[in-house]
Amino acid sequence: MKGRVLIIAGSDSGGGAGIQADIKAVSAMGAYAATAVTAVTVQDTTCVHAVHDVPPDIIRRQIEVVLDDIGADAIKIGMVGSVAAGEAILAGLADAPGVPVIVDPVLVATSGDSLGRGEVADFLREQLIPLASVVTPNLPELEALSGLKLGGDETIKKAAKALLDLGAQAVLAKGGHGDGQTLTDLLVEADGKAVTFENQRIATMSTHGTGCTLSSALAAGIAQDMPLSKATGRAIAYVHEAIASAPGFGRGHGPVNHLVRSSFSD
Ligand SMILES: Nc1ncnc2c1ncn2[C@@H]1O[C@H](COP(=O)(O)OP(=O)(O)OP(=O)(O)O)[C@@H](O)[C@H]1O
Ligand SMILES: Cc1ncc(CO)c(N)n1
Repeated sequence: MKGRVLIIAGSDSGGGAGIQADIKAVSAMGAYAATAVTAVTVQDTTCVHAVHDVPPDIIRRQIEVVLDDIGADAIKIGMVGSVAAGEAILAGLADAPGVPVIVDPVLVATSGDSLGRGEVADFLREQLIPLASVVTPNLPELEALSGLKLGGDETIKKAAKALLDLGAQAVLAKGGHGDGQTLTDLLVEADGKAVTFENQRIATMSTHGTGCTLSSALAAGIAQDMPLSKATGRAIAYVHEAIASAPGFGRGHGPVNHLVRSSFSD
């Protein structure tokens, strides 16, 4: 096992997204997963039924004790949930100077339900994205965070650049919500480097938690000292295979197969 990832995110009772997806993805990459739970969602493949926020001091203390005892080679942030939770996370990050932070700016679940109110988007933009080594928005999140209307490759690049201008070192704009048969994920770095990753769209309902899975697999690669584009390529290939072999559970957007193949962890 190589690489320690501290995951700061919400729990998904359905097991396909959130902390549960994060732990499975990090483990599938051969890294170690520790967690700080920000919220407990009552969720299945159809919708988010309820959200229970974890008290901010408990979020802060989970981060503190994990960093103090186990340590972390990368920190992945998923569902923040509230500004108070965001402030607890920010305080916790002060204990981990120099540790790469991967921010998945979770605002809406695959089912369309909100996982962060408007002020959470402002908090992400103003406080967490500036600290990020990589931000991994989907297209609606990129639009909300950049304030730019997206309408094609050039506007996606421009919006990604707007997040770099906030201070993020890299942006991975995920293309799952795009049109067409080919899905394009775009990685842009602050030094101007840009790489695109293209995949055929799989005709499936099993895309619950694909974003969480991708950002956690990416965080694992970064924790394992992989170069950013290599870690991104492995994470995207992993998610693609995990979607392709999804078990088809649930009545809505079903989970992917996180344990699709053991060689990802080699
Ligand atoms: N139907 C699909 N076929 C193949 N790849 C897909 C499909 N849907 C999403 N992906 C891939 O999954 C990854 C996650 O992208 P997506 O834009 O769906 O994230 P997301 O909206 O944050 O996910 P979620 O909110 O469901 O967790 C990307 O690499 C994307 O290209
Ligand atoms: C707890 C949680 N975090 C993130 C997502 C985004 O997929 C979700 N559905 N649930």
